[in-house]
Amino acid sequence: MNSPVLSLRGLERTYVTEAGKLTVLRGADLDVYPGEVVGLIGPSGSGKSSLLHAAGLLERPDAGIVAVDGKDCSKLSERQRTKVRLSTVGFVYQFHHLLPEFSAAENVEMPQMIAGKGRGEARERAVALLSQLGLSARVDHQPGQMSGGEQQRVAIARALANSPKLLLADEPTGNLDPATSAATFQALYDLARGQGVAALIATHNMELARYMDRVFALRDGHLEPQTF
Ligand SMILES: Nc1ncnc2c1ncn2[C@@H]1O[C@H](COP(=O)(O)OP(=O)(O)OP(=O)(O)O)[C@@H](O)[C@H]1O
Repeated sequence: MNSPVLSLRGLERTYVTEAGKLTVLRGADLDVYPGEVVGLIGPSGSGKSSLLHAAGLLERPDAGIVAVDGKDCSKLSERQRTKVRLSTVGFVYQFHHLLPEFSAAENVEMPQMIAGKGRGEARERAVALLSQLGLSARVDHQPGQMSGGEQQRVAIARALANSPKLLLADEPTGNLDPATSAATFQALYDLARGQGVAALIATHNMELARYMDRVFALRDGHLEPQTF
């Protein structure tokens, strides 16, 4: 069997605020393998974003191990963690955060050029990804000229532009109407599966969760496998 792209072991996270301590992760364990789309569900405030931030090396848990692509990142420096993140992880958020003055293709070219690719190669990959997401007629449009679902597809293409092994998505369709949400999720699912990416997707949408390969619920800081 393949090795997991993401392994979480015994993740713990407590926030200390003026109002007191709030523990959101109490020993969360998870493995996500190449080519599978895993859902993360749980009530608002249960810690889904906190878990994604730890998995994506944006924040450090208080305890536990985050291994990305077989590498235990817990003891790496911030600089080393940033390097792993940029080379291995793609993110999609609820809001697309596209650069409004750039076209769809340019938004997808940007992270590739930052990673050192030439303009031609970056453009070719951007057009290919956008076409796979059904946006070949929107390549040179700016985000403001596109619908919410189209904008979110561009954000998905941008997240996959540098061929990450791990895709983390936090409510990627949370801002869309039900039909657009379903279509956008399907596009994300097909592309992630097709590219062999390990995807972890937080969602409140139980209809979409049913289509994922495996689903875990965050309850009391632990991850519990769900069956439908
Ligand atoms: N930086 C922080 N400082 C203090 N508390 C925080 C911080 N980040 C998150 N929290 C709190 O931790 C809890 C879990 O937040 P988190 O965003 O991880 O939950 P979530 O399951 O993603 O919620 P939602 O579904 O509403 O997005 C919430 O009660 C939140 O207010």
